[in-house]
Amino acid sequence: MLKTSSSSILRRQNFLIRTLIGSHYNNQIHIINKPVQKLSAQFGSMTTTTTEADSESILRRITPTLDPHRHKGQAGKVAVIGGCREYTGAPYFAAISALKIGADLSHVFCTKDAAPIIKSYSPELIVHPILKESYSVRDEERRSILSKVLAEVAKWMERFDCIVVGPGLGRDPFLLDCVSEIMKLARRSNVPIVVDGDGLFLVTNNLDLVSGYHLAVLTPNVNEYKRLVQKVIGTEVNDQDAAEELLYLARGIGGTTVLRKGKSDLISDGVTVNMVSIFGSPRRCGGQGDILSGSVAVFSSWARQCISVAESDSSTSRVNPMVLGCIAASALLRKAASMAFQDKKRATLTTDIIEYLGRSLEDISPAS
Ligand SMILES: NC(=O)C1=CN([C@@H]2O[C@H](COP(=O)(O)OP(=O)(O)OC[C@H]3O[C@@H](n4cnc5c(N)ncnc54)[C@H](OP(=O)(O)O)[C@@H]3O)[C@@H](O)[C@H]2O)[C@@H](O)CC1
Ligand SMILES: Nc1ncnc2c1ncn2[C@@H]1O[C@H](COP(=O)(O)OP(=O)(O)OP(=O)(O)O)[C@@H](O)[C@H]1O
Ligand SMILES: [Mg+2]
Repeated sequence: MLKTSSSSILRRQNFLIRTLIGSHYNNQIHIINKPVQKLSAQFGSMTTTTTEADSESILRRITPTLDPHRHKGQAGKVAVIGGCREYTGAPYFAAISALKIGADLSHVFCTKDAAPIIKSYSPELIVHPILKESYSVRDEERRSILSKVLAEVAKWMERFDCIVVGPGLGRDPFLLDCVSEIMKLARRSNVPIVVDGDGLFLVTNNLDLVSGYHLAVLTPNVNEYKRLVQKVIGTEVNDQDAAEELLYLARGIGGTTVLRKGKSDLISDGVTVNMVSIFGSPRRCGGQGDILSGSVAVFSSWARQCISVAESDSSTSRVNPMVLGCIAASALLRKAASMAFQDKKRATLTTDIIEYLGRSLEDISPAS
């Protein structure tokens, strides 16, 4: 809950957001006005509008001021569900990025093997070694282990502002069964879910996990997007009509927000399509998507906080905080990647980009 003492600041931020979103929506530019043959034949025709988001303004307005009256936790508590024998970097990148942007607490729920490694990367992260892969579970133990995993996560779930499912999760069937139950629990608890990496593999094969859930965001890369389009729309990806295709995809999943990563990031919740194409980095080192998923978790939580202060005001009801969170996260990552590249050139790595998250945010929304 937000403290009364900080609500005047939040009301002011909310006013600014309403002003911004008003102009943001009024300035939509029609870039697509002819429906794709195949999609329109299947789903009916529609005119798609897309906007280059005023991402820095959105970012500035949803980032909370550093108010001395706020207590630990109010700037965000997030959890990453991911980390297995193969991948320990991805959950670390997502969880540490959330902290570097400004969240107060960042948890990681991972397998027993991955936990000591992730802890050794950073003492800031709260690491729960509770997940298990099939190789370490006997058939007769499955049911009891699944209940134990769920009970452990349930102790924490309602405290989280957002969970990120998938960075470095792997694709072990038993582990994915446990994660499906964790996602159902999050949904029952109204906790937002950002789905990335192997979480998208899980969701693409079980769309009901997110379908119609307005607090979910999917962040597919090229491959993950291709699989989603094939599953939901039943076509191959058509880059000529990218905005319209994304709109159909988001509608096909019942209004879940989708952030399609690429040269430009495209974001849709089935109502609008926004684009973030500010210059980033030409380096395509692995892990940048993981930074993005942790960032979306923080910024969408902040956007929800701002909007909830004046939720009785009907003019805010059409503003989707998950979309705002995606726009802000995409802009910040791109700016940080650009700064890191200026410094490190070909040697730029994901850890370098993470080091620039703070300076990148400071340039847009100074701490004081
Ligand atoms: N340090 C860590 O721990 C990291 C761990 N990570 C974790 O790894 C897990 C799997 O995620 P992912 O991204 O590797 O899986 P996916 O998207 O299936 O790609 C697989 C293959 O597809 C190809 N390919 C890629 N891009 C392409 C393109 N544009 N166009 C065409 N092809 C393209 C390329 O294949 P190649 O070029 O080798 O043939 C690529 O190798 C997931 O849990 C994630 O979180 C990562 O976050 C990174 C940092
Ligand atoms: N061709 C590109 N040019 C500029 N930026 C890009 C390009 N492709 C991706 N990006 C940016 O890099 C970020 C990560 O996208 P990417 O497609 O690398 O995700 P990913 O494959 O999931 O990454 P990860 O290695 O973490 O799994 C996105 O925010 C996107 O804006
Ligand atoms: Mg990825």
